Amino acid sequence: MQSSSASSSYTTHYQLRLMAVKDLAESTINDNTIAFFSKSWCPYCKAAKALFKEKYPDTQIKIVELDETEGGDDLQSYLADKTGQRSVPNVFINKKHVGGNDKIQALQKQGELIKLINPKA
Ligand SMILES: N[C@@H](CCC(=O)N[C@@H](CS)C(=O)NCC(=O)O)C(=O)O
Repeated sequence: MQSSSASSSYTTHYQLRLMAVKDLAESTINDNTIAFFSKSWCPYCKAAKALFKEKYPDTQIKIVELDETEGGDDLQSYLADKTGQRSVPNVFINKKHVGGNDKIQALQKQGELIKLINPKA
């Protein structure tokens, strides 16, 4: 809570942390074909990981285990604000937010997942 109405020109540790979280999330999304935000114990994450491994073994994927990453809770909150989705897995393909395991499995069944992974095919 600020004690005066004038806004401070100082950048707080809290603001710096949020900036770092945003940078990490956005660079993960922008620099990888599949950006897969996960938790190591999550069964839905395991199911979606298995699908990508089985069906798209040659597609580059970056998996971030939020429960094993410093600031993982903040990352999860950032993703929730950005996408409206708080649950994991939270998957982006070619920078586009796709969703969780249910969505990934459904897109695969419909033959639509390949189009997101390889739009030129
Ligand atoms: N319908 C979702 C279910 C995902 C889900 O329930 N994930 C759990 C972990 S297994 C979750 O995110 N819980 C909240 C949390 O861990 O913060 C999907 O298909 O991805």
